Amino acid sequence: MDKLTEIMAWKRQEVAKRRRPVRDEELAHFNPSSSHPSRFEKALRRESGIALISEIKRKSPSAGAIAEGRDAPEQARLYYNAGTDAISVLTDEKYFGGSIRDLWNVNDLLGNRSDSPPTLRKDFFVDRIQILEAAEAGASCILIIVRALSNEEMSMLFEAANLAGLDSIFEVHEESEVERALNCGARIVGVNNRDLTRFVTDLAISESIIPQLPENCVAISESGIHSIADAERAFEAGADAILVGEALMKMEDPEPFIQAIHDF
Ligand SMILES: O=P(O)(O)OC[C@@H](O)[C@@H](O)c1c[nH]c2ccccc12
Repeated sequence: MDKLTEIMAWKRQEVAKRRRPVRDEELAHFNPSSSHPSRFEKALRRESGIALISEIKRKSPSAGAIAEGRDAPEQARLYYNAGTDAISVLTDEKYFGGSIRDLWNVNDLLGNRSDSPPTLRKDFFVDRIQILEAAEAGASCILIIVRALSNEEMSMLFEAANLAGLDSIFEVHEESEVERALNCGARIVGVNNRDLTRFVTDLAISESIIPQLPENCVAISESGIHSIADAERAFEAGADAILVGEALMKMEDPEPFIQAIHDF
């Protein structure tokens, strides 16, 4: 069994324990204005240069230990002070060492001000309950991993996120997945440079897929960005934003990197 299949099987079991029918009103409660685009999409649409989503990630199946024991709000404070556009918080416990508590704590620190960076709940979504939890914890965006879900599941998750006023990043790795994402109504597409089944990372994936995305779609290049030169490559490929985890977690001070990206 490949790693993504293993993680999804585990996630379905884990979520099954707290699964319950989630009513539309429970989700809509978080979306009094039904405004679009939401905070997250807005943060990624910079007038010039490229936007940065900085990720809080303690470990991963591909990298092993990255920064175990790191305090999530402490890390968020570093990102915020350095001027990141958005923050991704990994909430999967078993494989990534995160938790939904991290997301609560990070959003408590950031407050819900219009000038603070919005947050993404980074997890393997399979059920509406996870979207309700994301909204409760203050997130502005969720993740829909196209290759791990059926079209019906993607639609179910997207509809629930829309009800709650949350944006959805549709994550793709192959061309055939782009069409499925767009057919579902994707406005934000994250191109994962890492193959989650084999853990091979290649920025050429962004270079081949991003130019194929429609103009009105927000394009994110995700994973394997370790240097300013890598970020420049994603920018040249047409990315509106990049998502960086490991490299930022390993920097003692991420500010010079974050500022250099904003100088593009
Ligand atoms: O640490 P990196 O190589 O900068 O990657 C960040 C992010 O793209 C990666 O964590 C990620 C992309 N898609 C995911 C889906 C689930 C878990 C994690 C991910």
